[in-house]
Amino acid sequence: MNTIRTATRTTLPRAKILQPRHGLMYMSSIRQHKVAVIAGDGVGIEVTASTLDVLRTIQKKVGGFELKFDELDYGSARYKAKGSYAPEGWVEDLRKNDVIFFGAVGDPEVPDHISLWDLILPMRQNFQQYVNVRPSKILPGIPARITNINSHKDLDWLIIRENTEGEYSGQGGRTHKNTPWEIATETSIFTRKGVERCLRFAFEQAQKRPKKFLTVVSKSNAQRYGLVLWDEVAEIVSKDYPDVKWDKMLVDAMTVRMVTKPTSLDTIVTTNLHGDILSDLAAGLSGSIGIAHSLSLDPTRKSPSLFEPVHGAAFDIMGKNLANPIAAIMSSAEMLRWLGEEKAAQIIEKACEKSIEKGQTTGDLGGKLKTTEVTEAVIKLLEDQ
Ligand SMILES: NC(=O)c1ccc[n+]([C@@H]2O[C@H](COP(=O)([O-])OP(=O)(O)OC[C@H]3O[C@@H](n4cnc5c(N)ncnc54)[C@H](O)[C@@H]3O)[C@@H](O)[C@H]2O)c1
Ligand SMILES: O=C(O)C[C@@H](O)C(=O)O
Ligand SMILES: [K+]
Ligand SMILES: [Mn+2]
Repeated sequence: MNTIRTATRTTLPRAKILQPRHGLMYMSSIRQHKVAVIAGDGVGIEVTASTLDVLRTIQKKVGGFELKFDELDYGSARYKAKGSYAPEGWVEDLRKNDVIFFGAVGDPEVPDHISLWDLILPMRQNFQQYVNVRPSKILPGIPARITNINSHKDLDWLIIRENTEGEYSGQGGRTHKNTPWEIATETSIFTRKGVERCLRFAFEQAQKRPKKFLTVVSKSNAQRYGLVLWDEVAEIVSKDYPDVKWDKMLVDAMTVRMVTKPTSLDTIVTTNLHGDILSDLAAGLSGSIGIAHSLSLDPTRKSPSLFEPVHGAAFDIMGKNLANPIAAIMSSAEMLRWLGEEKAAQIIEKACEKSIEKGQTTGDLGGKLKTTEVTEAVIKLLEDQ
């Protein structure tokens, strides 16, 4: 079986040669990173504004790098006004960036499947962002959700969700529409290459964590082709990682284990749809969807990777300055880490953690602060470091 190599180590971008007005050539010591910013819809707009404030502050504080933001109007407002979520050729245009920061997509006046398939899913697929990494940890200061889970010692997981195929392949259709004999198909596709590259990434991540333990989640009792392939490939890939202990779970039983035996889990890998659901469960157990961050990575670095909060447009709180900006801000810290700006990433993460520890939080975490107030608190805490 062919193996797929992944380059997961951070490679620092090289200093670029600039041409100053005087005509002299010199090497800039400032590392420049091109960041496409798609705030999108709903609370995505609010938490992206917070994130940009934080990024502008950290860039000044740490120095040595410059983020070149390209703020794009892609989203449902554009769709409602102009008929498309983004201009023609947008995917190829985005490719010119080093990374993409994304807020959220979704609008009460647009069917959810249109907004998702016109904006976020094409990026995950076209840029071969084949893993969606969703860390979940209970941070100090977070109120316990259930009695047996109340500190990071009880819950510190890394969920890896396949991000380009499976149940989200996008194949299917409807015929005899709106008749009693209507047929709708929604075909899941699992390729050996797609499954292997995701599992290999997961074993590599598990290997880097202290517990070196991976749980492979599928549903290979009922789904007897694609998910049996998933389990078989896991067996094969595991041979290359003899120091990683691993086990297998069916996804239904996995939900019970997450709630009742959270310490028995560490790194988790699963298919696209199951990963979507389990990561929301993990967000709930670890405090709030408002602090759940994510990385959609092309580990080969051939295409830009994308960083976004796990949550969506949050119709019930959008436009009210109530959304927790921490998930978005933590996503941007991971973005900086991916770009090689480790120091800046750590300062942001520490500031976010401190704000939670001090109870400077939005309503989802029991606090009374507005989105902009949490943002100001985080900025103050990072300036003080
Ligand atoms: N990647 C994405 O952009 C993404 C992710 C999820 C959902 N969506 C879309 O968003 C729309 C709404 O979806 P949904 O309601 O299922 O999920 P959602 O994540 O938007 O909201 C679910 C619940 O979580 C709360 N919530 C979300 N973000 C929060 C934050 N930052 N702070 C505090 N509370 C927060 C909301 O108020 C709501 O009660 C749909 O169109 C959906 O397709 C997009
Ligand atoms: O991937 C999805 O299903 C959209 C959204 O729910 C997400 O988790 O990003
Ligand atoms: K999002
Ligand atoms: Mn989701």
